Amino acid sequence: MILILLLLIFLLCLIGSWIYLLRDSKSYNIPGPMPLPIIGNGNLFLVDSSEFLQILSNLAYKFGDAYRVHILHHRYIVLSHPKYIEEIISSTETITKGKSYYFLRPWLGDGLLTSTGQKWKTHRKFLTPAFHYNILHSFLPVFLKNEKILSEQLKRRADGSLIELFPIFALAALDNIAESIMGVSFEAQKDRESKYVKAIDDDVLFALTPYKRLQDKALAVLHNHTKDVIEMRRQQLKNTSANKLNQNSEIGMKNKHAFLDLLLLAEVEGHGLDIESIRDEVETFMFEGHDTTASGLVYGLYCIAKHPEVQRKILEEQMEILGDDLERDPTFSELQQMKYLECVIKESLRLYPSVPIIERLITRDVEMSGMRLLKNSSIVINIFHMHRNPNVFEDPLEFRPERFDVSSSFKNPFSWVAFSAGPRNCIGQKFAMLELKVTLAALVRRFKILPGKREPQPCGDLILRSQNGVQVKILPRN
Ligand code: HEM
Repeated sequence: MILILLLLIFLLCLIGSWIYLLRDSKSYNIPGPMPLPIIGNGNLFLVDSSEFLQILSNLAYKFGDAYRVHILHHRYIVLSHPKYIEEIISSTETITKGKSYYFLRPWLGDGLLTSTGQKWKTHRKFLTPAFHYNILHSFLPVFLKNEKILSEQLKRRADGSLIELFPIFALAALDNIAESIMGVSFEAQKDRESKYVKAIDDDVLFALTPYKRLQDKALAVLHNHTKDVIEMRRQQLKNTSANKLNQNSEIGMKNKHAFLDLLLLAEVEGHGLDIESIRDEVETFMFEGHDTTASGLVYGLYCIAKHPEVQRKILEEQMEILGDDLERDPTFSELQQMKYLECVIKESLRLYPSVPIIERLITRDVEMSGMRLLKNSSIVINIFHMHRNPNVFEDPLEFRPERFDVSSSFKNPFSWVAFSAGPRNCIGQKFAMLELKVTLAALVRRFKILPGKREPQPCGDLILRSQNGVQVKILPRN
């Protein structure tokens, strides 16, 4: 009897859930697959995470550049055309960050990436000057130093054998960001066994998985390290006036313009930032500025390896700008002149955007870009698919840096959104572009970059990686 009753209740739940989902999916003017009771379209995503991007693309081929899916009872609208994303991405009124960002909170707290509302507005306004051209200048020596360590390591492997890029470039990017943001040198490229490097590189990514204990351990290492650095610097700033800071002090703080100094010396609305807010911002910039640039560097080098004519043009531009002495470091203004290299980086970020998807949450019922969007719907902007969408780019799978040439017809700023767009775009994009230029230009000047054996299979949700690695071969140029 009880069994029959339970069965009946279960059946009623199934029917109730199905009616809800069918009604909900019809309340939009957006197509999508038919949801199943309880799970919605969750069955479509019961795959290895490496297949996630492919599944999103397959759905776009079937349902178009704006489609709807339900995961359990939650609705997602997935967009991959500028005509849909422009209005949404430009608004701060009716949208906020999506639910997936909550998973980052244990690590990043309420930093710029995850915060919303007034807190985000105040911090964004206050942090923007830290990435002004004048400040970027002061990061150049850091990038040049770390590029030389990277080149030295690659030189030992410049014999035409296969090189797996992600592990090597992740450390170079970590050294760059740590020294620029915190003003401390990690020397991760030289000490890859350090506790911090291991925590940031492997374990903390479990933040998105159920390996809670491992995650807690990694977060404790990261948070303690960040706290120690902040405390050391706070004491130092207390004892010294900012303009007298010794650039080579005994605690290894080298860069007086380090982002951390700005936070410590700040007065936000008349009050200094509390230690938690400072830590959240430092962790946020460490996270956003590390894996993203590593992915950009890796795929950038891969594209250069695969297209010898592009590599030749980069080298020609280097010779034009630097003259005969290709061994010397470029100046800041010479880096700004490397326009062809910039087009190559943009084209590589088009095909391989470091951040493949971003998410927003609709905060009230609205009509936007011709779509009826209900409160609490998640909007997924599928950057990866949009950048490869034939409705947006001609011959989208061809690598053509010239698309970004000033003289080209490419005009819609919302079709290339590797750094996102609108008020919540990437605050570090000039920083990233400088780092990518310094590193890739130096590698092309020093080495012939040749393709590896296999095509990478891009995958990832937060940051673009490759399921089967990304490999190149290198030979000395001379
Ligand atoms: C190739 C390198 C990079 C790419 C492709 C990239 C891309 C992006 C994208 C797409 C977003 C929007 C994220 C979202 O809305 O969910 C973003 C936001 C952000 N990025 Fe980057 N990024 C890069 C490098 C950097 C660097 C080097 C830094 C710091 C030095 C940085 C700091 C940030 C921060 C703090 C945000 C949040 C901004 C806000 O919400 O106001 N990024 N980035």
